Amino acid sequence: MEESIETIRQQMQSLRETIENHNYRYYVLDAPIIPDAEYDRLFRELQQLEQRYPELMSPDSPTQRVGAAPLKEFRSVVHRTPMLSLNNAFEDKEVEAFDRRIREELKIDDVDYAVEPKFDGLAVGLTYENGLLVRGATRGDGYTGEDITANLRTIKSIPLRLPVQFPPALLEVRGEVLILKADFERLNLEQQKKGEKLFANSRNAAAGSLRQLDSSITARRRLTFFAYGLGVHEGGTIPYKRHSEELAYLASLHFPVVCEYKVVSGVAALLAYYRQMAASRDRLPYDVDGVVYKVDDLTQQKQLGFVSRAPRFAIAHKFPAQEAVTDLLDIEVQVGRTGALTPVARLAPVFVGGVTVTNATLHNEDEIKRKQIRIGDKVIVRRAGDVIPEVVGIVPEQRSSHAKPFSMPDLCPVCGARAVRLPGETVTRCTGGLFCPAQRKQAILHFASRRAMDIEGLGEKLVEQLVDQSIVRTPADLYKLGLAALASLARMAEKSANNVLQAIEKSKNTTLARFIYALGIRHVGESTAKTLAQYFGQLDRLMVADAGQLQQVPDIGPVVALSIADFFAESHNREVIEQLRSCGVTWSESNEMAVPRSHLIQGKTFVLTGTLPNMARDEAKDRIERLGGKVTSSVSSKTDYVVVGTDPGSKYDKAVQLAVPLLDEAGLIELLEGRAEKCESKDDVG
Ligand SMILES: NC(=O)c1ccc[n+]([C@@H]2O[C@H](COP(=O)([O-])OP(=O)(O)OC[C@H]3O[C@@H](n4cnc5c(N)ncnc54)[C@H](O)[C@@H]3O)[C@@H](O)[C@H]2O)c1
Ligand SMILES: [Zn+2]
Repeated sequence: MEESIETIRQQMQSLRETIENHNYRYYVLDAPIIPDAEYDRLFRELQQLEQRYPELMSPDSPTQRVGAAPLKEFRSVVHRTPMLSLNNAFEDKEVEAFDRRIREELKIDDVDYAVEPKFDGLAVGLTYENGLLVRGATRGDGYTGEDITANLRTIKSIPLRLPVQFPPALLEVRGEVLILKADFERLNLEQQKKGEKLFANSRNAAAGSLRQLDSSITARRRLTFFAYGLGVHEGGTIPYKRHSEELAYLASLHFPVVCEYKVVSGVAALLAYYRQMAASRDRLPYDVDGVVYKVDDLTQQKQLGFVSRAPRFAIAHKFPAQEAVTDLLDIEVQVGRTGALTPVARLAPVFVGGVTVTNATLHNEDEIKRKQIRIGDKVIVRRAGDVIPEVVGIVPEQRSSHAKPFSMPDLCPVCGARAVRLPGETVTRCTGGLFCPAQRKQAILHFASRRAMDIEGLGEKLVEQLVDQSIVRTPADLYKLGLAALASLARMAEKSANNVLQAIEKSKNTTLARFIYALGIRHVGESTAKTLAQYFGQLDRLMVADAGQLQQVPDIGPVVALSIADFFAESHNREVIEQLRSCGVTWSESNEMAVPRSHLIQGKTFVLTGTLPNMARDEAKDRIERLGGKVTSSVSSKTDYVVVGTDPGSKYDKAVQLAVPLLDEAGLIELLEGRAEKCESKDDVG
């Protein structure tokens, strides 16, 4: 017995230290490392132990205190009346108990409650003397806060002077400073661009922005303020007897007050408000982590009073946590309909956002690197609203020595084709587009679509059935379909099955551009397909072109070139194309082939004179040089072209004199894009 009490004492001590450490990170550094739900769990565990073993209670326990002491860097402000915290309810029955206690204490049957959203920001007190804002402070430890007057003055929705002729001698307004969801997203984007630390959530972003020693930083962050109460009111008549009237009074003084508050009575109404707010939570412009119920009558509030760190007349009913901690058991790679490889976290089951979650997205390789995630880590999982659960980060303190780094596979885990990540893209993709089972439905639908092979009647439902029953695996299988198979499978009328077969038959006669587009090569849309068809004239030439040769094609940059080369490098894709041809898919080809862009420009000398209508001189120079041309400043007999804009100088006269060919902007663009002339196909391409 003796020993077990000792173990419990140690357990409580260790809990207190852990909680204090999290308090420090949350309240002082504005940078927590665990989700609120995890913190709340630890806090409750300690509270329960303290209730069971009151003899082990300690007056310096975090359960007896509010927040954390103010930072020395700020001047401190002593609050005239303390700024307390709120007790929490997580379950309906805790709300029922709250209401019961209040009715018993007040000895009445019906209590009016003001109900309002619980903002996830930080509390501040604003002191007005004779109507003038003289001081603004954080909550701090509830008794002493930090003087952040200069910072609070930068928040535009906070009145600097009360808009009334006879303001009270002293008024202390309490409310929450927060950052709207949209502003939070923007702030984190900017932080990311600047390579600075990202904020874990909007509360920390608001707190971190407000508790700056340099108020010009605060001024640059878009902070918002909502008033929800009064601390002190001296002088003049006091025009309210209820909390809800207090809110109306604050609004009349031009303080922002939420419109979502109301007055209700009875537990059922409290819970109904809770459900209604929970349902609209994702649509609100600010983050809320619950709702607050407050006894509306101020005399009754006084009668109920306070315990250690929170009032008795109010309670916060918290929403289900949207973040929780769990174990990352493994990382699996899934292949989507478009061939994108997505790393997915396999998790130890965890209750978050109202459901049990066992899988969460890790987005892509870069995100895993940025968040330093390893297999075996303790991870923070977030599930907000209907959004797919995601892993937002790790708990670095809890990394085990067995944690394994992850790397993206080189091959598609579904079909074994090469998986590549194009320059400038974050997503790794399977290159086996025509063959990969994961991409089948998408590939076949695209193949049959109107602007591709134009197979009428081959819609989503039919493709779904054909693929699910393994009748069609690749587009080539479409041309092997028989009437019996089609009619039986879809329970289709023979007539419509016949129509589909006819449409398939008809599609055999196509154009090279349509066929290229139908292959569904990433980055090859209809117009690129046309350009490729025109340029190469024959499919075989396109299929063997390497990325360098592809870049000679007008409008084709390095990324698109790589994507095309990767696609045709995949032998499974080539096999399917072969099958399609042997099934009778044909188009007319041309022996002509366009001149590679560089052949028109490479080694040629250009002189620019005058102003071109659209292209800046630097741009023209740059584009010529990228294709191997030279731009010089004076015209001689060695000059190949003089590009003439408006108000040309003496270079123009010289060109005319030496009979150097002249180009206008349009002519230059034709050269640059390789459209200037056609010649017989050369063997060096292909
Ligand atoms: N993740 C961590 O490491 C960590 C550490 C410490 C605290 N926390 C979080 O902070 C909470 C405790 O913080 P707390 O003591 O500030 O309590 P709290 O935030 O749960 O409740 C009190 C506060 O609610 C705010 N509030 C919002 N809307 C209000 C309204 N309409 N009326 C009145 N007050 C309103 C006020 O700022 C008030 O001070 C914990 O539950 C936990 O979620 C997290
Ligand atoms: Zn694949």
